[in-house]
Amino acid sequence: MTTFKDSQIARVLGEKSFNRISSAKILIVGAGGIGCELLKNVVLTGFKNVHIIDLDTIDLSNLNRQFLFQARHIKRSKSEVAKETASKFNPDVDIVAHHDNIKAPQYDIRWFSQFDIVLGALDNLDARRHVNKMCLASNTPLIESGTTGYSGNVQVIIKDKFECYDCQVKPTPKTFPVCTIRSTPSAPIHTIVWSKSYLLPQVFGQAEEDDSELDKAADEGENADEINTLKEEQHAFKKVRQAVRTEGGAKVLFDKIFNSDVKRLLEMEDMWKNRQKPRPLEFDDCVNSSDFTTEGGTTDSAIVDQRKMTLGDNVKLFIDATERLSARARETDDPIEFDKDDRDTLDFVSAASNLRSIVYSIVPKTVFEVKEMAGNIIPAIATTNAIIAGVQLLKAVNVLNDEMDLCKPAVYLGSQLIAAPFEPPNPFCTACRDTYISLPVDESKLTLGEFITTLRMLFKVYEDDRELSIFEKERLLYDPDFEDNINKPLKDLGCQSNTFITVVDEDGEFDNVAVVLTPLPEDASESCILPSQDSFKQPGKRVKKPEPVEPEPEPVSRKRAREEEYTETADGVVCIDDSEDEAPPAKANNATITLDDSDDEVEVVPPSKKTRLD
Ligand SMILES: Nc1ncnc2c1ncn2[C@@H]1O[C@H](COP(=O)(O)OP(=O)(O)OP(=O)(O)O)[C@@H](O)[C@H]1O
Ligand SMILES: [Zn+2]
Repeated sequence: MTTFKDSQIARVLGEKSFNRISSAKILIVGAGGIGCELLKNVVLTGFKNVHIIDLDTIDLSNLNRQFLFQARHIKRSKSEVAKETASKFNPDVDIVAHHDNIKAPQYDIRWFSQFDIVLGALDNLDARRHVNKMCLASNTPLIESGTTGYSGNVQVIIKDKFECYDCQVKPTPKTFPVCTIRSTPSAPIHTIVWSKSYLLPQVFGQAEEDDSELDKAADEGENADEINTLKEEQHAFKKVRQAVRTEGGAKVLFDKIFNSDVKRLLEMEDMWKNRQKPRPLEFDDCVNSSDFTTEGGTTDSAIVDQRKMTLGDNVKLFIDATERLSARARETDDPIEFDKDDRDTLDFVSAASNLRSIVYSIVPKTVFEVKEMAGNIIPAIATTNAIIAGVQLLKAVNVLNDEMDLCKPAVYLGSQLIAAPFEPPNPFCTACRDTYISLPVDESKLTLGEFITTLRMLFKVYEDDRELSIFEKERLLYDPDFEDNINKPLKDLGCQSNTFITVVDEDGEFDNVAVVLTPLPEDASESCILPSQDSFKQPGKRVKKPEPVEPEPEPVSRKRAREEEYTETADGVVCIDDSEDEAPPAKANNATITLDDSDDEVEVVPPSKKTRLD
C-alpha cells in the first residue's frame, strides 16, 4: 500500500530509489545513541522491513541522547522500546526487535544473509569485529559507524571491494606499568585503575580456584620470587574475601589495603628515596573523625556525585558500598563486575580509589569524575550521533542504488564532514582476505577426513593433494603430521553449527578458506550438501608479505641510558622512575595494565599470563 507519506518520499528520492528502499530488509545492530537516531531515519525514509537488536535495558543516563526512550521506560529492553516509539512515526514499517546479544548462536550466517544491508551502531570492539566477520562471511554490505565526543566516522564495508573493519589495526590501548598501579601511583587514574581492575575483581570478582595458573607460570620459567609474592598475595586476599562477606568485613578490608599493605611497602626503603612516602590510614581515627560533609538536604545523585569528598566522606562511602556489595555477594556466587551505571560498584571504586589517593598524597576525585575516568568515557554528544546516523543512512541508500563511487568513508571532525579516500582491502587482513563458504553439514556424522575430502572437491587448488592444515580458531584439528582426528565426527571435535573452520594452504600460496558450518535441511539424507560452484569463490593467490626491514642497531650509549631508567625494588619488581601516564610498560616483569579505549574495559595482565615482550 502506498501512503501519502510514501509518495512524498518517492518524489524526493526518485521512484527507483524509493522502490529499492521499500523492498529492502535491513538490520540495525545496537539501539543506543547512534541506533536510536538510525531507526528514526530509517522509518522516515521509507524502509519497510527493519530488524533491530540490542542486549541492554534502558538506563537513566541514556535519556539525554537516546531520544526514543523516556523516564518511564527505564529498565525496559532498548530494542523493544525503540520499536514501540519508532513505529508511531510510521505505522507502515514492520520492525522486529531482538533483545539479545548479536553474538548469540542463532544469529548465524543464514540469519545475516536475509538482510540487504547491516547498519552497525555498537560501542565496543569485540561486537564490531564479530558483526564485521559475519557480514564478510554472508556477503552482506555493512555500514559501520562510531562517535567519540565531537568526532565520528562512517565506513562502508563490502567484501573484496572496500576495506573491512579489521583491515586497519586499531590504536593500541593505553597501558600502565603494573608497579605504578600496584605500588607507586602518582595520578588519580592510577588509583582508579587499581580500584576498578585490581581491588574490585580481587574482592568481589571471579574467585581464583587454586594456584594452578601460578604453578604453571613457574613451570614455564617465570621469576620464582615474583610467583611466590603473587601466591602470598592471592592467599591473603582469599582470607579477606571471606571476611568481607561477614559482619564488619569492611574494616578487615580497609585495614589490609589502606594500612598493613601500605606499612609493608614502607619497609622497602629504597623505593621511597626519591618519592613521597605513602601514609597508612587508621580505621578508628578515620571513622571517628568529624570530617564529614553534611548532606545539605539533597539526595539528588547528580548533585551529590559532583561534590568534593573529605576523608570522612570517603571512609563512610567505602564502608557503605562494601556492605552493599557484600550483601550481594552473600546472595549469589556470580562475580560482580564494574559497571559505571551500577551504583554499588561505582561507589566502591570511587571511595577505594580516593582513599588510596589520600594515602599517596594524590588529590581525590568526585564520584562523577571517577565515573568518567573509570568508564573511560568521552561524553557522547547527541548532535554527533545525529550527524553520523544521517550519513550512515545516506550511504545505505547509495549501496542500495549501487552508487559505489559515493561510498567513500566519511569522517566528521566537529565542524567538517570529510570524504576520506577509498582504500583497497589490506592484502594481509586476517578477516577479509579469507574466502568464506557456508557448508550445510550434519556434524555428528561428517568426519574430519570426509570434511577434508569435501574441501578437495570444492576447491580446485586443493585437488592435487595440496598439503592443508585445519584450525578452529587457534586450535589445530589437522595437519599432515597430525592425523589423530581424521576419523572423528566434527561434533566430537567441538565443531557445530556456526563454527568457523579455517583451512590453511601449508605452502602459503593461496589465501585461507573459512568454512562456516550451517545446519542441514530437515529432509536431507546425506551428511553434507555441496554448495553450487557459483555460490562461492576459489581462494586467491596470497600476496607475499614484504621482508621485514632490520631496525638500525641502537647506539650503545642510548640503550644503556634507557636501561638505567629502570630500578630494582626489594620485591623484585622493576619500576620505571618516571611514573607518568605515558610511561612504557615495565620491562622485566612484562606486566601491563591496559585501558582499552573501545569500551570501558581495563585489562590487568599478570606477568604469568602474558607472553614476553622483549
Ligand atoms: N554484543 C552486542 N549485542 C547487542 N547489542 C550490543 C552489543 N554490544 C553493545 N551493544 C549495544 O550497542 C549500543 C551502543 O550504544 P551507545 O554507544 O550509545 O552505548 P550506551 O551503552 O547506550 O551508552 P553509554 O555507554 O554512553 O552509557 C548499546 O545500547 C549496547 O547495549
Ligand atoms: Zn579486512
